[in-house]
Amino acid sequence: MHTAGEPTRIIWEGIPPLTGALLEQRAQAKSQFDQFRRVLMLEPRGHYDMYGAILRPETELVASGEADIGVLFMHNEGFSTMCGHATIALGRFLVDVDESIFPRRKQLKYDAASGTTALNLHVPCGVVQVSVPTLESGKSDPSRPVSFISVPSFATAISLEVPLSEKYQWPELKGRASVTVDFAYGGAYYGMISSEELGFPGGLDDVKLQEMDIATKLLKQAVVANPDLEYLTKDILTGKPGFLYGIMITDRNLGQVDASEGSAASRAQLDATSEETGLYFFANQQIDRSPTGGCVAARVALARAKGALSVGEKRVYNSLVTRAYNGLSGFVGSVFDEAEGDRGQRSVRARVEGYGYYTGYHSFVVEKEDGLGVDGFSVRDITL
Ligand SMILES: O=C(O)[C@H]1NCC[C@@H]1O
Repeated sequence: MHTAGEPTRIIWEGIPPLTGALLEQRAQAKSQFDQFRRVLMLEPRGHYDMYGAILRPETELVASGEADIGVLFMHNEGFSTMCGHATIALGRFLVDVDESIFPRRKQLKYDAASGTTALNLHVPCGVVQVSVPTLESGKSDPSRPVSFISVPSFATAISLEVPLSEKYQWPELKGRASVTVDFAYGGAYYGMISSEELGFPGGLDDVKLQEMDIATKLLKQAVVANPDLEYLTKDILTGKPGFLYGIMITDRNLGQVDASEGSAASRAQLDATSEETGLYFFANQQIDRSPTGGCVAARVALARAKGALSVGEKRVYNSLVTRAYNGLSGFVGSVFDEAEGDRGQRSVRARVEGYGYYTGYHSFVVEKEDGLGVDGFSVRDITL
Protein backbone atom coordinates (compact mmCIF):
# COMPACT_ATOMS: atom_id res chain seq x y z
CA MET A 1 0.00 0.00 0.00
CA HIS A 2 1.06 3.61 -0.03
CA THR A 3 0.17 6.58 2.13
CA ALA A 4 0.88 9.93 0.49
CA GLY A 5 3.36 8.10 -1.72
CA GLU A 6 5.22 6.37 1.14
CA PRO A 7 5.13 2.59 0.66
CA THR A 8 4.11 0.03 3.25
CA ARG A 9 4.87 -3.53 2.33
CA ILE A 10 2.57 -5.46 4.69
CA ILE A 11 3.94 -8.91 5.48
CA TRP A 12 1.27 -11.36 6.57
CA GLU A 13 2.66 -14.78 5.59
CA GLY A 14 6.02 -16.53 5.66
CA ILE A 15 7.15 -14.70 8.78
CA PRO A 16 9.95 -16.32 10.83
CA PRO A 17 8.97 -17.60 14.30
CA LEU A 18 8.78 -14.61 16.66
CA THR A 19 7.57 -15.23 20.19
CA GLY A 20 6.73 -13.46 23.44
CA ALA A 21 5.88 -9.82 24.08
CA LEU A 22 5.95 -7.45 21.11
CA LEU A 23 9.27 -5.88 22.12
CA GLU A 24 10.77 -9.37 22.54
CA GLN A 25 9.52 -10.22 19.06
CA ARG A 26 11.16 -7.03 17.80
CA ALA A 27 14.44 -7.96 19.50
CA GLN A 28 14.32 -11.46 17.94
CA ALA A 29 13.57 -9.98 14.51
CA LYS A 30 16.60 -7.70 14.90
CA SER A 31 19.04 -10.26 16.22
CA GLN A 32 18.00 -13.44 14.37
CA PHE A 33 16.08 -12.47 11.24
CA ASP A 34 17.57 -9.28 9.97
CA GLN A 35 18.13 -10.94 6.59
CA PHE A 36 14.33 -11.27 6.29
CA ARG A 37 14.08 -7.48 6.62
CA ARG A 38 16.91 -6.83 4.16
CA VAL A 39 15.43 -9.20 1.57
CA LEU A 40 12.05 -7.45 1.74
CA MET A 41 13.22 -3.85 2.08
CA LEU A 42 16.38 -3.56 -0.02
CA GLU A 43 17.35 -4.40 -3.60
CA PRO A 44 16.73 -6.44 -5.72
CA ARG A 45 13.15 -6.70 -4.33
CA GLY A 46 12.84 -3.31 -2.67
CA HIS A 47 14.80 -0.07 -2.70
CA TYR A 48 16.56 2.36 -0.40
CA ASP A 49 13.34 4.07 0.69
CA MET A 50 11.12 0.99 1.11
CA TYR A 51 9.09 0.57 4.31
CA GLY A 52 7.43 -2.50 5.76
CA ALA A 53 5.08 -3.79 8.45
CA ILE A 54 5.07 -7.33 9.83
CA LEU A 55 1.73 -8.39 11.28
CA ARG A 56 1.91 -9.91 14.77
CA PRO A 57 -1.47 -11.45 15.61
CA GLU A 58 -0.32 -12.51 19.10
CA THR A 59 1.21 -10.04 21.55
CA GLU A 60 0.81 -9.52 25.29
CA LEU A 61 -1.63 -6.64 24.72
CA VAL A 62 -3.68 -8.68 22.26
CA ALA A 63 -3.88 -11.42 24.91
CA SER A 64 -5.02 -8.91 27.55
CA GLY A 65 -7.64 -7.43 25.21
CA GLU A 66 -6.03 -3.97 25.03
CA ALA A 67 -5.18 -4.39 21.36
CA ASP A 68 -6.69 -6.26 18.41
CA ILE A 69 -3.44 -7.08 16.63
CA GLY A 70 0.24 -6.16 16.80
CA VAL A 71 2.72 -4.99 14.18
CA LEU A 72 6.45 -4.46 13.77
CA PHE A 73 7.73 -1.72 11.48
CA MET A 74 10.88 -2.01 9.37
CA HIS A 75 12.96 0.19 7.07
CA ASN A 76 16.36 0.36 5.41
CA GLU A 77 18.29 0.17 8.68
CA GLY A 78 16.24 -1.81 11.18
CA PHE A 79 12.98 -1.87 13.09
CA SER A 80 11.33 1.34 14.25
CA THR A 81 9.02 1.97 17.19
CA MET A 82 6.33 4.03 15.49
CA CYS A 83 5.08 4.68 12.02
CA GLY A 84 2.07 6.84 11.25
CA HIS A 85 1.89 6.37 7.50
CA ALA A 86 1.96 2.56 7.91
CA THR A 87 -0.69 2.77 10.66
CA ILE A 88 -2.97 4.61 8.21
CA ALA A 89 -2.43 1.99 5.49
CA LEU A 90 -2.83 -0.87 7.97
CA GLY A 91 -6.13 0.57 9.17
CA ARG A 92 -7.67 -0.07 5.76
CA PHE A 93 -5.89 -3.37 5.18
CA LEU A 94 -6.94 -4.86 8.53
CA VAL A 95 -10.58 -3.94 8.02
CA ASP A 96 -10.52 -5.51 4.55
CA VAL A 97 -8.96 -8.89 5.38
CA ASP A 98 -10.52 -11.97 6.94
CA GLU A 99 -9.65 -14.05 10.01
CA SER A 100 -7.04 -16.12 8.19
CA ILE A 101 -4.85 -12.99 8.23
CA PHE A 102 -6.33 -11.12 11.20
CA PRO A 103 -7.72 -13.63 13.71
CA ARG A 104 -9.68 -11.02 15.69
CA ARG A 105 -11.09 -9.21 12.66
CA LYS A 106 -14.70 -10.13 13.54
CA GLN A 107 -14.34 -8.56 16.99
CA LEU A 108 -13.76 -5.06 15.58
CA LYS A 109 -16.61 -2.67 16.33
CA TYR A 110 -18.36 -0.92 13.45
CA ASP A 111 -20.11 2.31 14.31
CA ALA A 112 -22.95 2.81 11.83
CA ALA A 113 -23.52 6.47 12.79
CA SER A 114 -20.01 7.56 11.80
CA GLY A 115 -19.42 4.75 9.31
CA THR A 116 -16.12 3.84 10.94
CA THR A 117 -14.49 0.77 12.43
CA ALA A 118 -12.33 1.08 15.55
CA LEU A 119 -9.04 -0.79 15.71
CA ASN A 120 -6.51 -0.86 18.54
CA LEU A 121 -3.11 -1.48 17.05
CA HIS A 122 -0.25 -2.64 19.25
CA VAL A 123 2.88 -0.99 17.89
CA PRO A 124 6.29 -1.07 19.60
CA CYS A 125 5.73 2.31 21.33
CA GLY A 126 2.29 1.36 22.72
CA VAL A 127 -1.29 1.18 21.48
CA VAL A 128 -2.62 3.55 18.83
CA GLN A 129 -6.36 3.85 18.33
CA VAL A 130 -7.19 3.76 14.65
CA SER A 131 -10.49 4.82 13.15
CA VAL A 132 -11.13 3.38 9.71
CA PRO A 133 -13.87 4.71 7.41
CA THR A 134 -15.97 1.71 6.50
CA LEU A 135 -18.69 1.09 3.94
CA GLU A 136 -21.85 -0.80 4.78
CA SER A 137 -20.37 -3.77 2.94
CA GLY A 138 -17.75 -4.00 5.70
CA LYS A 139 -14.90 -2.92 3.42
CA SER A 140 -12.81 0.18 4.08
CA ASP A 141 -13.84 3.38 2.33
CA PRO A 142 -10.99 4.88 0.29
CA SER A 143 -12.80 8.19 -0.12
CA ARG A 144 -12.50 9.18 3.55
CA PRO A 145 -9.37 9.55 5.68
CA VAL A 146 -8.14 7.03 8.22
CA SER A 147 -7.18 8.63 11.53
CA PHE A 148 -5.26 7.53 14.59
CA ILE A 149 -4.74 8.79 18.12
CA SER A 150 -1.07 8.72 18.98
CA VAL A 151 0.62 7.50 22.14
CA PRO A 152 1.33 10.33 24.61
CA SER A 153 3.64 12.70 22.75
CA PHE A 154 5.74 15.53 24.14
CA ALA A 155 8.45 18.07 23.45
CA THR A 156 11.87 17.13 24.84
CA ALA A 157 13.65 20.40 24.05
CA ILE A 158 12.58 23.67 22.48
CA SER A 159 15.12 25.83 20.61
CA LEU A 160 18.10 23.85 21.84
CA GLU A 161 21.52 25.03 20.71
CA VAL A 162 23.26 21.90 19.36
CA PRO A 163 27.03 22.36 19.22
CA LEU A 164 28.74 21.13 16.06
CA SER A 165 32.43 20.40 16.27
CA GLU A 166 34.36 20.71 13.02
CA LYS A 167 33.83 17.10 11.99
CA TYR A 168 30.05 17.55 12.10
CA GLN A 169 29.88 20.83 10.17
CA TRP A 170 28.49 21.02 6.63
CA PRO A 171 29.35 23.69 4.02
CA GLU A 172 26.01 25.58 4.13
CA LEU A 173 26.62 26.47 7.78
CA LYS A 174 29.30 28.85 6.55
CA GLY A 175 31.40 28.37 9.67
CA ARG A 176 28.58 28.41 12.28
CA ALA A 177 29.46 26.01 15.09
CA SER A 178 25.95 25.34 16.35
CA VAL A 179 22.34 25.16 15.17
CA THR A 180 19.03 25.61 16.98
CA VAL A 181 16.86 22.50 16.99
CA ASP A 182 13.56 21.40 18.56
CA PHE A 183 13.18 17.82 19.77
CA ALA A 184 9.96 15.91 20.41
CA TYR A 185 8.58 12.41 20.92
CA GLY A 186 5.62 10.97 19.01
CA GLY A 187 6.27 7.23 19.51
CA ALA A 188 9.87 7.77 18.41
CA TYR A 189 12.21 10.73 18.88
CA TYR A 190 12.49 13.38 16.18
CA GLY A 191 14.67 16.46 15.71
CA MET A 192 13.00 19.42 13.96
CA ILE A 193 14.96 22.21 12.32
CA SER A 194 13.91 24.96 9.93
CA SER A 195 15.51 24.94 6.51
CA GLU A 196 16.97 28.45 7.09
CA GLU A 197 18.59 27.34 10.34
CA LEU A 198 20.05 24.32 8.56
CA GLY A 199 21.70 26.73 6.12
CA PHE A 200 19.18 26.58 3.27
CA PRO A 201 17.45 29.98 3.01
CA GLY A 202 15.64 28.92 -0.17
CA GLY A 203 13.66 26.54 2.06
CA LEU A 204 11.69 23.59 0.78
CA ASP A 205 10.75 25.49 -2.35
CA ASP A 206 14.30 25.15 -3.55
CA VAL A 207 15.26 21.69 -2.30
CA LYS A 208 18.92 20.75 -2.42
CA LEU A 209 18.35 17.08 -1.74
CA GLN A 210 21.93 15.84 -1.63
CA GLU A 211 23.18 18.75 0.44
CA MET A 212 20.26 18.43 2.85
CA ASP A 213 20.95 14.71 3.11
CA ILE A 214 24.54 15.42 4.19
CA ALA A 215 23.51 18.20 6.57
CA THR A 216 20.82 16.14 8.35
CA LYS A 217 23.11 13.11 8.54
CA LEU A 218 25.85 15.17 10.22
CA LEU A 219 23.37 16.86 12.54
CA LYS A 220 21.96 13.51 13.63
CA GLN A 221 25.47 12.16 14.20
CA ALA A 222 26.40 15.24 16.24
CA VAL A 223 23.35 14.78 18.48
CA VAL A 224 23.85 11.04 18.92
CA ALA A 225 27.57 11.39 19.67
CA ASN A 226 27.07 14.08 22.32
CA PRO A 227 26.68 12.51 25.81
CA ASP A 228 25.20 15.78 27.11
CA LEU A 229 22.25 15.26 24.75
CA GLU A 230 21.49 11.68 25.74
CA TYR A 231 18.51 12.86 27.78
CA LEU A 232 16.76 13.91 24.55
CA THR A 233 16.14 10.36 23.43
CA LYS A 234 15.69 8.36 26.64
CA ASP A 235 13.82 5.13 26.05
CA ILE A 236 10.31 5.90 27.20
CA LEU A 237 9.77 2.59 29.01
CA THR A 238 13.19 1.81 30.46
CA GLY A 239 14.77 5.25 30.82
CA LYS A 240 17.86 3.83 29.09
CA PRO A 241 19.49 5.60 26.13
CA GLY A 242 17.11 5.44 23.18
CA PHE A 243 17.54 6.55 19.59
CA LEU A 244 16.91 9.52 17.39
CA TYR A 245 14.77 8.30 14.49
CA GLY A 246 15.52 11.18 12.16
CA ILE A 247 15.65 14.88 11.37
CA MET A 248 12.64 16.77 10.01
CA ILE A 249 13.43 19.88 8.00
CA THR A 250 10.50 22.26 8.33
CA ASP A 251 9.34 25.23 6.31
CA ARG A 252 6.41 27.29 7.55
CA ASN A 253 7.08 30.15 5.15
CA LEU A 254 5.82 28.34 2.09
CA GLY A 255 2.23 29.12 2.94
CA GLN A 256 -0.75 27.12 1.83
CA VAL A 257 -0.61 24.78 -1.12
CA ASP A 258 -2.82 25.68 -4.01
CA ALA A 259 -5.46 23.01 -3.36
CA SER A 260 -8.03 22.43 -6.10
CA GLU A 261 -11.52 23.53 -5.21
CA GLY A 262 -13.69 20.79 -3.78
CA SER A 263 -10.72 18.47 -3.13
CA ALA A 264 -10.04 16.81 0.22
CA ALA A 265 -6.99 19.07 0.49
CA SER A 266 -9.07 22.23 0.19
CA ARG A 267 -11.60 20.91 2.73
CA ALA A 268 -8.72 20.21 5.11
CA GLN A 269 -7.45 23.76 4.59
CA LEU A 270 -10.85 25.23 5.43
CA ASP A 271 -10.85 23.28 8.67
CA ALA A 272 -7.27 24.09 9.67
CA THR A 273 -5.68 27.27 10.96
CA SER A 274 -2.15 26.70 9.70
CA GLU A 275 -0.06 24.65 7.33
CA GLU A 276 3.51 23.40 7.40
CA THR A 277 5.70 21.52 4.95
CA GLY A 278 8.48 19.15 5.99
CA LEU A 279 11.14 16.87 4.59
CA TYR A 280 12.07 13.96 6.81
CA PHE A 281 15.33 12.01 6.68
CA PHE A 282 15.21 8.93 8.88
CA ALA A 283 16.92 5.60 9.66
CA ASN A 284 19.86 5.33 7.22
CA GLN A 285 18.94 8.64 5.55
CA GLN A 286 15.77 7.26 4.03
CA ILE A 287 13.42 9.98 2.71
CA ASP A 288 9.78 9.87 3.75
CA ARG A 289 7.39 10.55 0.88
CA SER A 290 4.57 11.13 3.38
CA PRO A 291 4.29 13.94 5.95
CA THR A 292 5.45 11.37 8.60
CA GLY A 293 2.56 10.51 10.90
CA GLY A 294 4.65 9.80 14.00
CA CYS A 295 6.47 13.07 13.54
CA VAL A 296 3.17 14.90 12.99
CA ALA A 297 2.21 13.68 16.50
CA ALA A 298 5.57 14.99 17.78
CA ARG A 299 5.12 18.31 15.94
CA VAL A 300 1.61 18.70 17.31
CA ALA A 301 3.01 18.13 20.83
CA LEU A 302 5.77 20.63 20.12
CA ALA A 303 3.35 23.25 18.81
CA ARG A 304 1.17 22.71 21.89
CA ALA A 305 4.20 23.09 24.19
CA LYS A 306 5.06 26.35 22.39
CA GLY A 307 1.51 27.59 22.91
CA ALA A 308 0.91 27.64 19.16
CA LEU A 309 -1.90 25.09 18.91
CA SER A 310 -4.97 24.72 21.10
CA VAL A 311 -6.86 21.49 21.78
CA GLY A 312 -8.80 20.49 18.67
CA GLU A 313 -7.21 23.15 16.43
CA LYS A 314 -6.08 21.59 13.15
CA ARG A 315 -2.87 22.02 11.22
CA VAL A 316 -2.21 20.66 7.74
CA TYR A 317 1.12 18.88 7.29
CA ASN A 318 2.55 18.42 3.82
CA SER A 319 5.56 16.51 2.55
CA LEU A 320 7.41 17.40 -0.63
CA VAL A 321 5.23 14.86 -2.44
CA THR A 322 1.85 16.04 -1.13
CA ARG A 323 2.91 19.63 -1.79
CA ALA A 324 3.85 18.76 -5.35
CA TYR A 325 0.35 17.28 -5.76
CA ASN A 326 -1.50 20.39 -4.50
CA GLY A 327 -1.94 19.01 -1.01
CA LEU A 328 -3.36 15.64 -2.13
CA SER A 329 -3.04 13.17 0.75
CA GLY A 330 -1.54 15.74 3.12
CA PHE A 331 -1.95 14.81 6.79
CA VAL A 332 -4.03 16.76 9.29
CA GLY A 333 -2.78 16.89 12.88
CA SER A 334 -4.45 18.19 16.01
CA VAL A 335 -4.31 17.84 19.79
CA PHE A 336 -6.85 15.16 20.69
CA ASP A 337 -6.36 15.56 24.43
CA GLU A 338 -3.77 16.37 27.02
CA ALA A 339 -2.31 13.51 28.95
CA GLU A 340 0.45 12.54 31.27
CA GLY A 341 3.25 10.50 29.70
CA ASP A 342 4.55 7.26 31.23
CA ARG A 343 7.34 9.18 32.97
CA GLY A 344 5.14 12.03 34.16
CA GLN A 345 5.90 14.44 31.27
CA ARG A 346 3.25 16.91 30.11
CA SER A 347 2.03 15.21 26.99
CA VAL A 348 -0.69 15.32 24.40
CA ARG A 349 -2.29 12.62 22.34
CA ALA A 350 -2.38 13.81 18.77
CA ARG A 351 -4.98 12.93 16.18
CA VAL A 352 -3.48 12.34 12.76
CA GLU A 353 -5.50 11.88 9.56
CA GLY A 354 -4.41 10.66 6.17
CA TYR A 355 -5.26 8.50 3.17
CA GLY A 356 -3.83 5.06 2.39
CA TYR A 357 -4.29 3.15 -0.89
CA TYR A 358 -3.58 -0.29 -2.30
CA THR A 359 -0.82 -0.72 -4.86
CA GLY A 360 -0.78 -4.49 -5.35
CA TYR A 361 -0.11 -7.95 -4.00
CA HIS A 362 3.30 -9.58 -4.15
CA SER A 363 4.77 -13.03 -3.60
CA PHE A 364 8.49 -12.77 -3.07
CA VAL A 365 10.84 -15.59 -3.92
CA VAL A 366 14.33 -16.31 -2.62
CA GLU A 367 16.23 -19.06 -4.44
CA LYS A 368 18.98 -20.62 -2.38
CA GLU A 369 21.31 -20.67 -5.40
CA ASP A 370 20.96 -16.89 -5.71
CA GLY A 371 24.08 -15.68 -3.94
CA LEU A 372 23.35 -12.00 -4.39
CA GLY A 373 19.60 -12.06 -3.96
CA VAL A 374 19.46 -14.15 -0.77
CA ASP A 375 20.22 -10.91 1.02
CA GLY A 376 19.39 -7.27 0.34
CA PHE A 377 21.78 -4.61 -0.84
CA SER A 378 21.62 -0.97 -1.79
CA VAL A 379 23.55 0.71 -4.58
CA ARG A 380 23.81 3.82 -2.43
CA ASP A 381 25.61 1.95 0.36
CA ILE A 382 27.89 0.08 -2.05
CA THR A 383 29.00 3.31 -3.71
CA LEU A 384 29.52 5.38 -0.57
O1 LIG B 1 4.63 8.16 9.01
C1 LIG B 1 5.59 7.89 9.73
O2 LIG B 1 5.55 8.01 10.95
C2 LIG B 1 6.81 7.41 9.08
N1 LIG B 1 6.92 7.25 7.68
C3 LIG B 1 8.25 6.71 7.39
C4 LIG B 1 9.06 7.05 8.60
C5 LIG B 1 8.09 7.15 9.74
O3 LIG B 1 8.05 5.91 10.40
